[in-house]
Amino acid sequence: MVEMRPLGLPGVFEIVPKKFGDERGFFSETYNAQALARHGIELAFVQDNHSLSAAVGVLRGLHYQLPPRAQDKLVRVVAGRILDVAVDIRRGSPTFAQWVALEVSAEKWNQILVPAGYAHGFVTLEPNTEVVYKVTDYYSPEHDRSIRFDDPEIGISWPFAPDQLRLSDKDRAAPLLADAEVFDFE
Ligand SMILES: Cc1cn([C@H]2C[C@H](O)[C@@H](COP(=O)(O)OP(=O)(O)O[C@H]3O[C@@H](C)C(=O)[C@@H](O)[C@H]3O)O2)c(=O)[nH]c1=O
Repeated sequence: MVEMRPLGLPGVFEIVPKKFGDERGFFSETYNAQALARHGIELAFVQDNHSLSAAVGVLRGLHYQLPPRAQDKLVRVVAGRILDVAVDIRRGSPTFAQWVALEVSAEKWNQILVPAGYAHGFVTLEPNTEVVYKVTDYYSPEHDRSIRFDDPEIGISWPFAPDQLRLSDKDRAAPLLADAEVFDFE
């Protein structure tokens, strides 16, 4: 059993799996292909990723893999809290360069589905935040791309001032959307 909520850009959803609490703790199906198929979402996940960000304000993104190694991502948080962002980077899409953000947390036990064709990023809102996500293609460094988190064409409202953010060198050096190789809208 899952609850699905569209987030305002095509194919981007909040998903909330049912959580059964009892005196021992809880039980939850965090992924069920049949339950998603009932909502019209059929994806073949092949890799699970897990990252720990120690500090508040760690920003990872905006990332994507180009076709033919594009990835749909199903993202959840097992400890702490993030603001997760998806940006439509399908050139020719009516919502090209638009973004949506969702707070995803261990407490809310929610997930965000970020489809292929979107750039993805998040910033941590609590220390020791652990993000776990499923992807539909394998990591491919040759297809891996970043776009600047603060590209004014996209205009994401991150909840921190730039000097409070911690980014990898790769993400600091990322190109603007206008200079990036992106997806074609089909
Ligand atoms: C993403 C990835 C990285 N790695 C390696 C490469 C590198 O040495 C190390 C850290 O990689 P990165 O700096 O790219 O990790 P990170 O910045 O956490 O990258 C991730 O960010 C979020 C926002 C996403 O959407 C993911 O798809 C992914 O791009 O892990 C893998 O082995 N497999 C993978 O799937």
